[in-house]
Amino acid sequence: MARIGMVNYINVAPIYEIWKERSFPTHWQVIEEQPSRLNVLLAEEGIDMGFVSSYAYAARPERYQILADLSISATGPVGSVFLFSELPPESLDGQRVLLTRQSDTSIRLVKIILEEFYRVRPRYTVGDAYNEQTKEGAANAVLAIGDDALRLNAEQRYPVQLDLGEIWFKTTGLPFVFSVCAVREAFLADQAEEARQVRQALVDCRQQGALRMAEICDRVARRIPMDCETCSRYLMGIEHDLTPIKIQALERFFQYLIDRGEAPAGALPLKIFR
Ligand SMILES: C=C(O[C@@H]1C=C(C(=O)O)C=C[C@H]1O)C(=O)O
Repeated sequence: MARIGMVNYINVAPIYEIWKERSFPTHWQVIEEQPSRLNVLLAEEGIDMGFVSSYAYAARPERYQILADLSISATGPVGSVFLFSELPPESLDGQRVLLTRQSDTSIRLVKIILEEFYRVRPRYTVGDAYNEQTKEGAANAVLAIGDDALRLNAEQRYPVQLDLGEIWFKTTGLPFVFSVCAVREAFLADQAEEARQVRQALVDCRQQGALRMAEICDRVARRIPMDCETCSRYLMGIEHDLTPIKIQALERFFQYLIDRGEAPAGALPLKIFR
């Protein structure tokens, strides 16, 4: 039995649309959920491996390993992780910023960006990013990820839209790794071969997906909804590898987390499973 977590956004479509066409052992079970839920499932042993927030690994490094050559990442603008704001970021000191409850990585990244890069200290609340504006006393800025962020971006509800992948890249010169594919150490202890096979299957699907991008966009764009061309531009910007520069990028992010007291020192060095 291998229970595999899959993010329920279109950002994994280049892998998952191919996966769904193939036949795999019946004891491989995929669980589709939003990232913060997958993080809880991995921690509570409800899944064995899968895409989780990169923060989830940093928070419990003794319990997981990172599957080699897989991620959800971007080198520059990511297109689906935005701080949507009424005000420029420099003016957010003391203002209310709402953080989506679907994320564990981007909610930490936005704090690094606002507090360390822009030197402002907003007041944070947690909630539903997509429905925030309809509420009374709405926040001045909203962090959204995934399909919600794609929808808010298309609707142009906010005058300022900060792409967190872009700001991170401009400041550090590095890609950003939003999600890693993690596996529980306890699962590896007796089913390492199974984990190896799942990893290889995911990598194979990714390679196939890259060749069939137009068709994949055609299938998933309506879920947002967005037009095929915009979808294609978006999915071409989402990367699913974990090259040495991405490892370096993860290390930089984790060092920020450690320095800010948001992750244990044991988050580094990274443990990569091949
Ligand atoms: C690029 C994205 O990366 C995501 C962001 C995550 C997070 O902030 O915790 C987790 C998984 C990814 O789906 C996105 O959702 O748009």
